[in-house]
Amino acid sequence: MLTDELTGLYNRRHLVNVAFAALTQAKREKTSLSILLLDLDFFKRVNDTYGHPIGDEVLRQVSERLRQCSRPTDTLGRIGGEEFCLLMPATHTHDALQVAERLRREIESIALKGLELNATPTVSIGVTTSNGGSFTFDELYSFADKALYQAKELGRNRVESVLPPKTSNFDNIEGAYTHSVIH
Ligand SMILES: Nc1nc2c(ncn2[C@@H]2O[C@H](COP(=O)(O)OP(=O)(O)OP(=O)(O)O)[C@@H](O)[C@H]2O)c(=O)[nH]1
Repeated sequence: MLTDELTGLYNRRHLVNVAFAALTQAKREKTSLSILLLDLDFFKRVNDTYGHPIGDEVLRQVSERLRQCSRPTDTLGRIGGEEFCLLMPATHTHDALQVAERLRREIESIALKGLELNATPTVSIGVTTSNGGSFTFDELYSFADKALYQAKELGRNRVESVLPPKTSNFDNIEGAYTHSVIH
């Protein structure tokens, strides 16, 4: 089973497999691989206010929108309840940040079909990039997750990035380079 039942996106297990293959290729070809972690903001409120079935429908429509906006060469998965991951092979941070910002805008302006919510959903996004594939997926995930945490802390509905240090001696995430997108 490669896909998530609710949304039809790839599931976590498949996404991790694709990430391993993409990192191996990035290392061999000395290219960049960017990762976006996307998490819906205040999603608990949607469930609490409208009920779980409506929450499910929001997840379906947001997933479909993200899928429509992703390139065929990228891999989009639902990796947790309201968390998504986009793997972008051969993509530098600059371009990944632009994609993240575009996705953020798409979701904040989404017209949900058949649903009348008092606010449109928004998404916070964490971005990271492996240059030359020198980090494992778990290490990269932790950088993207740190960036996502910053995006939440700084007010949500925004994009943040945390880049790995230049060395492949990964031992301290605090040494990472952080970046904010101002909008
Ligand atoms: N409807 C629905 N809700 C889900 C699903 N998976 C997780 N959730 C809900 O997603 C919500 C996540 O809540 P939190 O982790 O508190 O995060 P949040 O409310 O989005 O707040 P922030 O992430 O901090 O902005 C919980 O209410 C979960 O029950 C699902 O498959 N369907």
